[in-house]
Amino acid sequence: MASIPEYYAGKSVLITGATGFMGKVLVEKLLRSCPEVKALYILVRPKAGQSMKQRVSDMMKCKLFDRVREDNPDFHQKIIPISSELTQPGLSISSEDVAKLTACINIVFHCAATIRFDEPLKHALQLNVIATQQLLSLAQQMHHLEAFIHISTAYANCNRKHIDEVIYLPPVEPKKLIESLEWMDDGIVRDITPRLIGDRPNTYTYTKALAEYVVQQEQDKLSIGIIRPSIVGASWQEPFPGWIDNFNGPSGVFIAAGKGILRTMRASNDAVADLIPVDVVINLTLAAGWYTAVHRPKTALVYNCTTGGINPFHWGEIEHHVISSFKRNPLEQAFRRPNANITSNYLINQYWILVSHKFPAFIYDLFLRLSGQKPQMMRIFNRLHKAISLLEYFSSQDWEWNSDNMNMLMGQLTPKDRKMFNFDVRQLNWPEYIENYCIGTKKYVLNEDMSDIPAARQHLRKLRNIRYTFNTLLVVFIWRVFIARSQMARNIWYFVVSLCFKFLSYFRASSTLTN
Ligand SMILES: CCCCC/C=C\C/C=C\CCCCCCCC(=O)SCCNC(=O)CCNC(=O)[C@H](O)C(C)(C)COP(=O)(O)OP(=O)(O)OC[C@H]1O[C@@H](n2cnc3c(N)ncnc32)[C@H](O)[C@@H]1OP(=O)(O)O
Ligand SMILES: NC(=O)C1=CN([C@@H]2O[C@H](COP(=O)(O)OP(=O)(O)OC[C@H]3O[C@@H](n4cnc5c(N)ncnc54)[C@H](OP(=O)(O)O)[C@@H]3O)[C@@H](O)[C@H]2O)C=CC1
Repeated sequence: MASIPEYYAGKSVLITGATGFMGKVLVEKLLRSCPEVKALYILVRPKAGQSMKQRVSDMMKCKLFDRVREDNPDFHQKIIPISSELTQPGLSISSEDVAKLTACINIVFHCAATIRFDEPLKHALQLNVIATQQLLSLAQQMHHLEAFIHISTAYANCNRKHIDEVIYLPPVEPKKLIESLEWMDDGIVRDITPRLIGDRPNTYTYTKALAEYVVQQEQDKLSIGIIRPSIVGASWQEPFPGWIDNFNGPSGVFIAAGKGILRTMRASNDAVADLIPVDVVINLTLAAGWYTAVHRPKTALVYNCTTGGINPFHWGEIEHHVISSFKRNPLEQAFRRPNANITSNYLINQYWILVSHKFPAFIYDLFLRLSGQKPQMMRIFNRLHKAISLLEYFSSQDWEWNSDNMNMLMGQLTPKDRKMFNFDVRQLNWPEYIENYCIGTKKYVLNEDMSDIPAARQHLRKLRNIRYTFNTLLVVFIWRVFIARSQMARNIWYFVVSLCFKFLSYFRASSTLTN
């Protein structure tokens, strides 16, 4: 049987979402580990005033591609951008491009989606479900298609506690929902969204569940694999440890904690933090593509791509390692020293929000106003609170995922492929991973230089001294107020002072005797 690189040799691959976090890692890994791949067709839209070509050219300059660039400076020749806006009819792919794709594509990886938790239902449905449906129709026209791999999420069925590698019946028949929402205006859809999503926390998990069902409907016509990653984090090993390029999921939380902004968050210390490194997800995805094409399973195979059941790590442990890592490798210009606490208690969290978020923000904004600058800290905290309120659902409970198919797939690989496309998370050393993750946020998300670490440490020392001074002044101030108002406080104060004096006299006398 062909190894994974042998299978991909000479193949034409279609990738959606290639400009996104996971898509980029997929493109890089394919080019690096399967250098004989024929071509990667990527569906890209123009965005933010940039043409499709400019976006792809910028993407290829990204540091992520350094290793590929070293191996093959002409790697860009294998990337063929196709203009496509997935929310438009026919994915807005030109008829010439459709003809090109249907004639040559051998395998499709569908990564594109909106992953925003606050996405209006209509838009989430349009992109995550209707676009998936349209891509499946296109796939059916492809003359040489061997596998269709759909990237879902382990949280598509987060309304269940135990999640098997099966596709559960959707909460509603997607076709009916699409038809009904078509005639409703945005206001009505917004009003009925909570009723529709029911016991799911957001439109993202809801539409991803519908998309799985839509994909499964085509299993008689296509060979399908569905990958369900949990919380995708920075890379573990490839192309280098700690690569990350966005604020999604835990990355934004880590950065906010590293900057000393986030000091409290609702999360359960003992709940499993089901983080999965992006390179693990991509290795599994490529292996699943190979397996689907070679074995052509009769029904869609689902791969839960998670760590909790195999090598569990908990939010309490994450908190500890994130904070100690940012103390060793501080971020530049921290607002306060990194020191965050997670709690599952609502009231305790509210208390710390008041004391550790709102109060310092108020003081800082006051200082900015008094010095003629624009206040900004309250605004930052309001945005932070909105973001973490959307994440708390995932950090306050845990789930159990069955990962039999992931284990089965590992067993099918040759020892060489198992090493080259490593998704064995038993080998993951969490403290080391978290350290590299935090350094990755500093280097690749915030573009901070590692050579500035001594200055950042000096800044943290300055912040610590400010805190000591502030606390001392506060205690003295409170005490002075008490002393002025209460005879009892004065008596205690004299008692403590005389005790200290006696202790000092005794100490001096005994040291004179011993000399
Ligand atoms: C130290 C203590 C650690 C303890 C850890 C405890 C808990 C861990 C926390 C989280 C774990 C749960 C993760 C669950 C993931 C489930 C897995 C999935 O299936 S899908 C992928 C996850 N999807 C997301 O994470 C998307 C979530 N984001 C959103 O929905 C939106 O971005 C938003 C949070 C609602 C914010 O929307 P808004 O319109 O206000 O802003 P923008 O998105 O336009 O962004 C503006 C600006 O802000 C930056 N940004 C975005 N998010 C964050 C953030 N969390 N922190 C800081 N900054 C953030 C963004 O990049 C933009 O920047 P710029 O203007 O420069 O481009
Ligand atoms: N990140 C995570 O923690 C997890 C992600 N997943 C799944 O993995 C997949 C990839 O996620 P991730 O890489 O993190 O997401 P990103 O948001 O980083 O990337 C999304 C991609 O989809 C593309 N896209 C979005 N809208 C359109 C559109 N209208 N037309 C064309 N392309 C569009 C984006 O293109 P553009 O650059 O033009 O915006 C981008 O390339 C998704 O299916 C997601 O559900 C699953 C579990 C966890």
